[in-house]
Amino acid sequence: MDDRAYIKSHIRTVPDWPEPGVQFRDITPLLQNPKVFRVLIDQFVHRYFDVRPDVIAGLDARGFIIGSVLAYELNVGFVPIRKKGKLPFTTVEETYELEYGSATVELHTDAVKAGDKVVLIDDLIATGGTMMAGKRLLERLGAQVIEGTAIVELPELGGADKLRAAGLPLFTLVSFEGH
Ligand SMILES: O=P(O)(O)OC[C@H]1O[C@H](OP(=O)(O)OP(=O)(O)O)[C@H](O)[C@@H]1O
Ligand SMILES: Nc1ncnc2[nH]cnc12
Repeated sequence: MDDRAYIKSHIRTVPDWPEPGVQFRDITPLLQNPKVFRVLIDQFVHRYFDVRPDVIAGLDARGFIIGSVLAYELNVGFVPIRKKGKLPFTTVEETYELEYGSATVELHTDAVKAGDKVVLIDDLIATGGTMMAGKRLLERLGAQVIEGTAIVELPELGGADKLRAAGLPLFTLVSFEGH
């Protein structure tokens, strides 16, 4: 089995969660297994080692788990983009629609400097709303989002295409048909 198939085989699908019709792609079995977790992180490290981003920005909450490890391995800083109301310092914020509900995310105004090259990371791209909001926040502070990355993309929800059409290069490892 190649690395991507190995990673995919450790993502669990939970039907009708958190609401009927949603096929929830659960990465916890992947994180739980140290061997596959290492294979996963190595994929991102190999992708970004020579790119030398200035910052890794992770999306709340599952983007933090992989984003902080990636930043550590690349020896660059990690900045969290958090759900509204969690960051203590001055912030910029963006509101967006999700596959289930809507949300507002925030970023500290001193999280990046103008001109910083940022890789934006999350576990999964569904409608693309979360990653688009993250991109907008970083760009409002003058940073350049050089690539968005995630373990999973769900092509039928159109988010990955929407992000690419908005000019954001994407790197994902696994794709699932259906919602
Ligand atoms: O492409 P989108 O349609 O925006 O959906 C993807 C987002 O949805 C999930 O997070 P969720 O908001 O459920 O929060 P969590 O990480 O805190 O569980 C997932 O981890 C992504 O962040
Ligand atoms: N189907 C899905 N599985 C896991 N996380 C998600 N976030 C949005 N849609 C999702």
